Amino acid sequence: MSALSNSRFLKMNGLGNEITVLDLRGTSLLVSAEEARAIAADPRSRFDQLMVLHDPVTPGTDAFMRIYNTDGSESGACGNGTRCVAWAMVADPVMSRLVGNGLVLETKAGLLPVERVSDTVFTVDMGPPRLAWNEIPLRDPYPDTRAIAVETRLAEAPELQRPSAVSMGNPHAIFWVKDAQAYDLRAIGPKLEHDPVFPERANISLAQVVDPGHVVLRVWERGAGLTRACGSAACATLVAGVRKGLTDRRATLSLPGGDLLIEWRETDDHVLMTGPTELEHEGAFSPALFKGAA
Ligand SMILES: N[C@H](CCC[C@H](N)C(=O)O)C(=O)O
Repeated sequence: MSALSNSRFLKMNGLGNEITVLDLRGTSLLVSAEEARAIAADPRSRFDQLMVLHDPVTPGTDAFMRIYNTDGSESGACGNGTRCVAWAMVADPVMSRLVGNGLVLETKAGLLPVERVSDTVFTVDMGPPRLAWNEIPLRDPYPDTRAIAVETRLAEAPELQRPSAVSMGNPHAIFWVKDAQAYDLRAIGPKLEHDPVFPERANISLAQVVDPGHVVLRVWERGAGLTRACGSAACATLVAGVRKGLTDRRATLSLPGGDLLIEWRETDDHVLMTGPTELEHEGAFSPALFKGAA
């Protein structure tokens, strides 16, 4: 039987990006890829990302987070999930241990200070973007990652060849398009995600600049597929837009699930993401869920 059987979880979302939060602080348990896939397969705990809280590692932080995709792979960043975790840590009667509205979360990619703006709205300091080819990572040593070249040739979209590449703690490729709705992202996303120029795969964005303060964005997520929103992709897109002279340093990113306000702060190079969270329900993992999962 899995040690996770009967563990309490929160089913949340950030702009429709489906997030399940599991608190393993005070234990030495780790979620395996098989267990993550089993949790994702149950409609009650279904997620785009599973956010797992562990005891803090770096002094001054409030928790360490491990982030799982539906396929069981792990990511270094999840903007929408980070807001959901922040809500849980300040507002959930069982998980909250904090007084005040600010906290610092940590992932394998770095520290994420979070501030509560209102009941359910949070601003996450997503840190500085990583723009060097080997930090993203890309297979080839590009001196300039504002426009790279993918190898995939799409019969249905031959123009999708020269994305911008950015890491926000996880790899993003941003294709600049006239009309983000004009593409079958479910069909082309998996091909671009696995393009050989991305050794760790990539989250794939279609970005349509409406004006310098507004971008329409659709995202195919690495390891999770088509989602209603992706916070780190919104941050990566704003950064790439500024670098290409297409957007202001502060802009609204409209995703299928709603809007995020993103700012790339000039003073310290950090990217700030502001958006909502929603609690859907809580539950406990049924032991039957983990049959066959290690
Ligand atoms: N939904 C998340 C990003 C998930 C990224 C994940 N699919 C990866 O493998 O990097 C967000 O709001 O930032």
